[in-house]
Amino acid sequence: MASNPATYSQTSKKKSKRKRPQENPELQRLDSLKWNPSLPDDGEDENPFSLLGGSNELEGGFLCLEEIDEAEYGLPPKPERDNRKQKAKQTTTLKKQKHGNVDGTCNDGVEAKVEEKMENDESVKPKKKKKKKKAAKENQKSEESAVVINVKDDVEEVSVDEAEFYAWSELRLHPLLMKSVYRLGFKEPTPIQKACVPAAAHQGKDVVGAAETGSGKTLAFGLPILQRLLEEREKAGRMVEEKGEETEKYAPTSLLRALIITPTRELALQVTDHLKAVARGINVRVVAIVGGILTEKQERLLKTRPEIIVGTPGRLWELMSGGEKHLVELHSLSFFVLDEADRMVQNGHFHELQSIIDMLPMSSGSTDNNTHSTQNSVTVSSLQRKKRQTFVFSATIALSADFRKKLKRGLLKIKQSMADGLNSIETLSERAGMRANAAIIDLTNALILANKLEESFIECREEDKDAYLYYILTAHGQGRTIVFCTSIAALRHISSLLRILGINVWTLHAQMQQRARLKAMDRFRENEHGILVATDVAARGLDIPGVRTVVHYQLPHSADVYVHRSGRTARASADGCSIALISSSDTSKFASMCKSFSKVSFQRFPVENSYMPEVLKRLSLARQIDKMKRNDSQEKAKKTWLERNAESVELDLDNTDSEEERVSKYKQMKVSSMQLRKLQQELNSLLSRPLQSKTFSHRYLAGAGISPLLQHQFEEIA
Ligand SMILES: Nc1ncnc2c1ncn2[C@@H]1O[C@H](COP(=O)(O)OP(=O)(O)OP(=O)(O)O)[C@@H](O)[C@H]1O
Repeated sequence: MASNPATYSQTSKKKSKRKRPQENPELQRLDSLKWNPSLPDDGEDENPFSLLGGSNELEGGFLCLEEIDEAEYGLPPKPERDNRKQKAKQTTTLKKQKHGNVDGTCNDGVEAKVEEKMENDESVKPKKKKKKKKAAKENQKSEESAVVINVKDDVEEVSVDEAEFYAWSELRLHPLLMKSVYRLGFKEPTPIQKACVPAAAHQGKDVVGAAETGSGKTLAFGLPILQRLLEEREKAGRMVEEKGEETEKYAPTSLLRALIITPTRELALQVTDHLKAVARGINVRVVAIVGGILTEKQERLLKTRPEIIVGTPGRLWELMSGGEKHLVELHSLSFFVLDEADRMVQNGHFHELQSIIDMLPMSSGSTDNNTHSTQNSVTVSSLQRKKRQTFVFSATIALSADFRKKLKRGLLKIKQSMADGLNSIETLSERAGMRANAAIIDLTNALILANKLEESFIECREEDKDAYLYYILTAHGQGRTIVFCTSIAALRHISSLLRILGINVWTLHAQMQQRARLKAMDRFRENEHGILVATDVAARGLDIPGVRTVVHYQLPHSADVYVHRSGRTARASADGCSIALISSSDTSKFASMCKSFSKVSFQRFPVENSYMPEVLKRLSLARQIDKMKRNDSQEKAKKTWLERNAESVELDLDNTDSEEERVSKYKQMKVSSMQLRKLQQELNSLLSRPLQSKTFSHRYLAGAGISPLLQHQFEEIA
């Protein structure tokens, strides 16, 4: 049953040529187990990932970025490299305001004070230093007053060394955004942020962005949004000074400026939190509008007229179609963002998204129409009338080569007579108003998965999956773990077994009440060795630090879901490991997935066989207990159902059992409850001892060629 530790190396795919399964020993083996002839052999077109471009494709990566023309945005010149050393010793002291508004909106203030410390400048006298500090403080103040920023007094201090953040200077973010970056401690922009900020914030382009999971895509679209809002305010401040006109005319603060749509509620809440964290001190309100939360509460939040709304299509459309004022005044919308865009077009269940997109002013960018299309009386300034930007992001964006070409050649036009239905990312983007010169930033590599993700699999019988799962969680379960199931029934089955086995797990699936969903997420976040058993509702976007292991208890239906699930670990350059439990019925699906990723190596998870007899013993007891408990609760449910129904039709339930039958039933109950107690005692006694192996050998593992992460994890088990 158990497999020996082994490494299966697959020769890496050279450039864009994928290895055929017959050239690959591991795939060949899987194929021979159950190869499905109907699967495309090497069919690039039918392969779910064949369209993902990656770094090997001509139009992928930074190559696809077009030249940046910043003249029209009146941006400051790039920082000179010569100043680098001098800047290297600049220290910024941030004064952070204590946060947390009751309504969850963000309007806190941040004041920054710059202290300049010149390198090796010991001769600088304290008095001089003080003067400099004062001057810097004054500069800062005047800069902030121009931007019309609320500065509050209730602040705490945090010191940062600006030199450590030098890599950001090229992006020329607004000083207030830089302060947020310092506060968050992000030393350098991630590649997707580096690529998107110039195109989106400085060139004003639409962006189609693809990058690995956990690579910082949220800020890749979030920073350009905040940058533009700040620039507009700054400009408005200048206009006020020059012409004495009202700020509101140039940078109104109470209109909807950015609408960000995500496929799941949890993701919407997370994106909101992330943007709020950056928007602290900028006086930009970010609000989440999602299902499962009282509509009245969300209507109250909308009354605060947030500039940025992050939401799920269902609730957004519910409020929009009900005429919610802040949501239908879309003439001022400057950003429309689809996060996890490829999910939006799957299964065709995002009708609401289609309706929302249809509400967007058709002539995105044709300014005249926009002002007349709503009843809003506020004059839309020239600043706002800049074209609406559309951002479409995902780690697995299945862009067709044709769509890319169209975008590149500028052939993309908004089609008025488009066929109904948003069944492709192309249609979706076009319909949302994506413009012809959009920047396509595809940083997905040939492997698609995060660099530091260690992937492995355990081949086993379907009925042994529980045993391997228990083994992984008990012997290997350091850090947080997410166990993914495809069905809710499987989720219920394993969570019940694991609880009986004394493992505390939280569950997350779409049939749970929203409150319970959020609670489960909170509890999981709080526990550094927490275990979450989830369906694919948790597969996309969730960013929980310290998730070290992802287990695919059941394989997902498609390769992209596998990528997103696995992407809950190894985020933001951290280590992580993904383990797929593969039964014979999974092999053809697994083989086709492996084929989708041109993998350098795919290894067996090193199972130590000597643990398994003990694992099976515990599991057998747990299964018996589970079965008895289920029978018992089914019995009770049946009884209460009968009683309830009898009561509703005012019937007295006669106890028709004879005396003999009643005695026998009572005896049965007593026996089974004694059995249950005995099984429980037996299990408890086993559980009171740690799972042990007597035959563990370091030498054996070291020779198996497993990766350092797995080696380390296995040593921990020992
Ligand atoms: N420049 C940065 N430096 C370090 N960490 C960053 C940086 N930008 C974002 N992060 C952090 O990286 C993590 C992942 O970011 P994010 O959730 O935006 O990834 P993502 O690419 O959207 O992932 P997914 O595809 O799974 O949705 C977050 O915890 C975020 O705070």
